Amino acid sequence: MVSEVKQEMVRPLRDTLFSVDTVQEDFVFNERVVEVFDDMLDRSVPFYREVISSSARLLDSYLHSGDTVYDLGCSTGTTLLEFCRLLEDKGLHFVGIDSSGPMLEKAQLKAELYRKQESIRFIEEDITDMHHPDAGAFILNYTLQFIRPLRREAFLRNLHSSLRPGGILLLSEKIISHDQRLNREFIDIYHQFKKARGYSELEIAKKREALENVLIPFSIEENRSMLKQIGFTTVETYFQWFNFTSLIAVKAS
Ligand SMILES: C[S@@+](CC[C@H](N)C(=O)[O-])C[C@H]1O[C@@H](n2cnc3c(N)ncnc32)[C@H](O)[C@@H]1O
Ligand SMILES: O=C(O)C(=O)C[C@]1(C(=O)O)C=C[C@@H](O)C=C1
Repeated sequence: MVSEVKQEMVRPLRDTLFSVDTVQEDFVFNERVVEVFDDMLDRSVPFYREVISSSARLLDSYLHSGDTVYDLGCSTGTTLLEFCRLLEDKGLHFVGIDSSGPMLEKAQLKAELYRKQESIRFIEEDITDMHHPDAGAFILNYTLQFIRPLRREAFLRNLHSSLRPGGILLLSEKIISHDQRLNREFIDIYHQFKKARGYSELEIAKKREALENVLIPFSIEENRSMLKQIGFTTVETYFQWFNFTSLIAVKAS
């Protein structure tokens, strides 16, 4: 396929999903979401690009040549493509896993467009059922929050046992605070952030409603103690902006 055609096929549409007066449904990763997804992430996740480049620094420091990095809930492959660029000479293998076929089709097209199709393997799979032993790193960006709370601990336990000694899990999530006032403030500041990026108050409110029973955030403490409980020796925050955070969890060597 000629690259102009590919370029056109991967160009994200502007995210106006919640601007029209349609019947409110729960948020799902369907084809309509895939079409606008890259624009949605760029405008809805604070410091999205910086989190990716900071994560690359940690991979650079903890991983060795021959290690495999699994991006769980890789969506359209943005993170792995950026890792490929930033960690080009490190000799790492990259695998993206997602249960959404349309997300992976777009990821594959993007990889072809940037000539990285030999460097990244995409697999359509449920990340809560998978088994990939001897991993160097698992990336779990804005995805654990969509897994039912009761299933999270067993899922993370499986990741811990699949990591090689000294391997790492990088976890980015939306979070809550159990201090009610701070929680309200953080959400309010986040909504101002979205407004400044072109979302209307109606769009913000409608998306919030659509995510209500679908995206269930934990606090930093809850995520940290779950990771410690299942055996990660070190858990540290490497990024936080109000109600968004990134944690690194290290498996003992
Ligand atoms: C918010 S998006 C992740 C964004 C992506 N990590 C990034 O940083 O660009 C969540 C993704 O997880 C996928 N997902 C949700 N539950 C899943 C599951 N059980 N197994 C595999 N993929 C899942 C969705 O299809 C979606 O692509
Ligand atoms: O727009 C919001 O309110 C968000 O929470 C953004 C958010 C996320 O944090 O996961 C929610 C859903 C989409 O998958 C992408 C980003």
